[in-house]
Amino acid sequence: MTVAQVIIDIPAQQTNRPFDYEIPQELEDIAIPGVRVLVPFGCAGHLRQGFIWHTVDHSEFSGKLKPIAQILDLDPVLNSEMLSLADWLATDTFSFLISCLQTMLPSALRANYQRRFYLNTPLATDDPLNTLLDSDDSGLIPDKIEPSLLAEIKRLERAQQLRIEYQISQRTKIKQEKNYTGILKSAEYEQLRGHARANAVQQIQLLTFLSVSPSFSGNLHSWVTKLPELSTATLNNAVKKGWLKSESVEIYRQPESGSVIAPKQVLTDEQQAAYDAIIGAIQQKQNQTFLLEGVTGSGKTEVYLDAMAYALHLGKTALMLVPEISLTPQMVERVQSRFPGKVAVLHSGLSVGERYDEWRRIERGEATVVVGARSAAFAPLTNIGIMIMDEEHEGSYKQDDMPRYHARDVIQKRAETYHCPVVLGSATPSLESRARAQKGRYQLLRLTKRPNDIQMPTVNIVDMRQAKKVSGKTDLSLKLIEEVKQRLDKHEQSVLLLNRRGYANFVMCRDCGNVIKCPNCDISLTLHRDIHALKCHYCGHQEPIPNECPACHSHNIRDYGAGTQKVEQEIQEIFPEARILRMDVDTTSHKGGHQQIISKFGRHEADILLGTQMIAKGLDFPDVTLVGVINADTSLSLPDFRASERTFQLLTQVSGRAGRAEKLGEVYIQTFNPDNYAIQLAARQDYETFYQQEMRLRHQGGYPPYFYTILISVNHRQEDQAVKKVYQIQRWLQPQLSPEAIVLGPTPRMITRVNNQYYYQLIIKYKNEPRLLAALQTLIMKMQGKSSQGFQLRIDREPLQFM
Ligand SMILES: Nc1ncnc2c1ncn2[C@@H]1O[C@H](COP(=O)(O)OP(=O)(O)OP(=O)(O)O)[C@@H](O)[C@H]1O
Ligand SMILES: [Zn+2]
Ligand SMILES: [Zn+2]
Repeated sequence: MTVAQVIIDIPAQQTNRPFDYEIPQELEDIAIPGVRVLVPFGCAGHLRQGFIWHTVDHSEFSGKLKPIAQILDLDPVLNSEMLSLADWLATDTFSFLISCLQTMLPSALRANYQRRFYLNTPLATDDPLNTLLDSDDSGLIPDKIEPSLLAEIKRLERAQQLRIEYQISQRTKIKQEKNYTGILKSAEYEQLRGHARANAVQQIQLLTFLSVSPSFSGNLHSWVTKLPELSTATLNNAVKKGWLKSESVEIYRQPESGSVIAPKQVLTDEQQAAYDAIIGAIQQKQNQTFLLEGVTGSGKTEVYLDAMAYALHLGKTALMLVPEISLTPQMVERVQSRFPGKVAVLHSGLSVGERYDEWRRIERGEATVVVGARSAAFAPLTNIGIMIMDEEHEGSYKQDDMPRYHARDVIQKRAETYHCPVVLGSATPSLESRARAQKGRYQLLRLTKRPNDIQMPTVNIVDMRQAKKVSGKTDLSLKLIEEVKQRLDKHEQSVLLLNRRGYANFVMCRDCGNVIKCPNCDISLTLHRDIHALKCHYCGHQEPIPNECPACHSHNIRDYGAGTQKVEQEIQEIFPEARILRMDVDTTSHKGGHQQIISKFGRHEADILLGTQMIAKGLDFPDVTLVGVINADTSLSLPDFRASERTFQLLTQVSGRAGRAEKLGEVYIQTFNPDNYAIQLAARQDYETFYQQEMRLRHQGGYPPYFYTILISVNHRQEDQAVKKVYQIQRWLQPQLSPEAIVLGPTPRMITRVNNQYYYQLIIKYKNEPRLLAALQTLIMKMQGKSSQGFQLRIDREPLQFM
């Protein structure tokens, strides 16, 4: 007897292990690892979905095994690489195996769907599958199907006599179109043309064309490019007359693509050196990670494209991750025009069906280049030659929900399997990555200039403590407004950033710029309106909201922040004639909203683009000569040790949008903290100095990358229960750690109550704790077994958010 070990589709601790099922004999060929099945589960014996994890010869289970009820896939949806990746991911991120397996699949495969088979060659008359045919060449595979019929389908599939498709729903049915092909000889077409009626103009045109290109083949569109007046009726008529044959072929729901062709550039010396290093690793099959640190506009993308082309040239595939927000049509077109027909794009703007089509094109090897956001790290590519992560410092590469993976870790893990290089690129690398490059774990490649002698923009700091403001407008300095006016006069474009990160979460003095900080930590206190207090989220310190500034005694002390809509109105009042586009969560919430705004701005249909941090990336428009940052300080005062790093990154990225072509770019940064090092160094676009300085502070404060961090959070409906539990965890965990490990907290989470659940947390900072991971696994078992009592535990390794 063969036994399938199945992971059941219930994300819970009790079911987080394989369960044994008997494989019926006829299905031995089909029931293999990576295939989804339905199995009876629990005392009621209800059918549940699951994945076959392993197959073994006999079971340790003493009772009688239940058989697998149904097989859902005729081919595994996850191959052995993906299965072991899931295994690693589950351990690495403290997640349920089933959550990892599900994460790797397009959501279409989680939805309701039907399976159909499509015949490539007609069935033999006595084939049992004839009973399933419901059209000339296809049939539905019922959920409850005789194992013998299933085995027959599989046999014919192996012999390539049929193929199997999943149909997600009515809407995402496989799209078919007709292909028309000439089948007669040139002379025969010529003869037919001689006999055609003189007024059958289209027929005559068709036959004339066929007598020259008798075996032409293509869909309606390709025929029409040859014969512009040709109609479907004429083509179908020609089929009836036996001049052409037609067949139905599947078309993929290709996301829209444009036609701008980006010419391949001649690389600069710096680009060439980076390219040579990377392709050397591809060729030598080295599993090396490169950090490509290149100033904004230095041509990093150009290096990626060339390196991918090299991998393809060796017959391998390539993966490129970009942040969701940078996945603009501009970006996608740039890749598609380099690799026509080979690119699959995976992003959240696709419909379930589109995403599934792209996934299948990759799986079948039809798309050999994949561009996508975070979850594209799981693209079912094989034979990977290179994996790239652009803007590697971006927080969106880390998933917030289980599995809490970082896409960087995933591609590095996959690169081990494929012995291929990973390229992490950024103008402002995360400190973690830059530090690894310093230690030699990554190889550092640098691009210090823009190509073609294009200058970096000049950056000016506007000291808002002294600046003259536009009357009645607290957030706009006269200087910035003057600059915008000049651009309007010259018919150039301006980008204005309203930094909303940490909006209204902290308290600042409007006269001296002082931000209220924790006495014990180098971190600003967070405003909690509900309890009228300021709190530190690292050590738990709490104090009342002050009436006056402790530094200058001014009463002009308030929480800080301004809405995009308000600023838009203000600017519109100042420049009634200006065309303003606003980009924030409100204007981009509908599908494609973000891209519409960007394209509109790109066509110069607006003079000013005002937006939140989402405007900081990916824009590459020649008419943008001014970038204004309305409030640089908001992100600086976040209660997070990465506040300076995020501010530096944001200011550098947004500054990099200016003057990318011939016209020189200028940047104005409005700030209440003009002497702050992150702002100063961002103004000089000096990443290296920022890195050195920030590393010193991290060292002093004992923060990453000098320490690893783990966030443990518990929540419960009753606040006192959550508090009790978090202290209990702390008491239990502390003795298992070495004296070098630091446990911060317990503290309440910034938004302590969500959905009537109270959240409390601990942060562990450590360097080398051999027992920690095992202890946390034990903790999970203890907390999520039968005795969970309404508690939920969350363990987040290397969290990007501590709030
Ligand atoms: N070697 C080159 N010669 C001429 N132009 C180039 C070269 N490399 C890149 N460019 C052009 O310079 C501009 C910036 O390049 P690219 O977008 O690749 O930079 P980047 O470093 O990825 O930018 P960012 O990180 O700021 O988005 C593009 O318009 C690109 O076509
Ligand atoms: Zn003050
Ligand atoms: Zn503190």
